[in-house]
Amino acid sequence: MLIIGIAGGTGCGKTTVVNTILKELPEGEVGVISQDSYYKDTSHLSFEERVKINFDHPRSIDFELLEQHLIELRAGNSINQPVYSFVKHNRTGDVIVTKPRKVMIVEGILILSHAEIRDLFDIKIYVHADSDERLIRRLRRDITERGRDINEVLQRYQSTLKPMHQQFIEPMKEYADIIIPNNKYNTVAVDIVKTIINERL
Ligand SMILES: Nc1ncnc2c1ncn2[C@@H]1O[C@H](COP(=O)(O)OP(=O)(O)O)[C@@H](O)[C@H]1O
Ligand SMILES: Nc1ccn([C@@H]2O[C@H](COP(=O)(O)O)[C@@H](O)[C@H]2O)c(=O)n1
Repeated sequence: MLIIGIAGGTGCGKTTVVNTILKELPEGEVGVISQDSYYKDTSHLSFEERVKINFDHPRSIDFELLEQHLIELRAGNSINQPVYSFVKHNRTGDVIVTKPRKVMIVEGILILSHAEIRDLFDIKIYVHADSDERLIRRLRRDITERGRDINEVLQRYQSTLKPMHQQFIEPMKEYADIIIPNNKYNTVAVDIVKTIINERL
């Protein structure tokens, strides 16, 4: 199994890169794990308390479960990937049964910040887009897809997202084998990653 980690700040285009890669590869050969599925269960908190969580700090992620799931997949076993709701700020209680594939892609803002998980990746990719570009994309996406308004996105950006990005995400570029510049759609870089995956398949 080839495990590829794709990191980068919110809105840099990780999900879009992953979907572009998947589109042209044989169905069933590549599996995807999203770090977002591993936000900690916060059912013990009220909605008002959950809204206040710093979702850009590593402690908001259940890295133990993510690591355990990657080890299971590598051993050839299926896992139950939790489903997360950005509207409820919590896990939904549903799971996606995720089977081991020849190539597994793990994507998320903080996946390179955890040493044990980082060591599980055969290839580490960092997707870069400038912070103003990422903020514009995030505003559009969170308002249309994640049930947010402009004040929520800007308030979160200033209070937690930007400082956490500078502290925990941007420095992880150091560990990347490949950095994809993604201020514009970067078809060349995505094609290179697809070629690497195709070779393995
Ligand atoms: N290269 C790009 N140029 C313009 N918009 C992009 C680009 N890549 C992604 N987007 C858009 O930006 C938003 C955030 O992208 P997404 O892939 O969800 O980022 P991430 O998963 O890194 O948070 C989406 O609405 C997506 O369509
Ligand atoms: N309940 C939540 C959980 C997370 N976020 C934000 O999601 C971002 C990470 O996801 P991407 O798809 O953008 O990589 C992260 O920056 C969190 O702030 C949220 O808004 N609400």
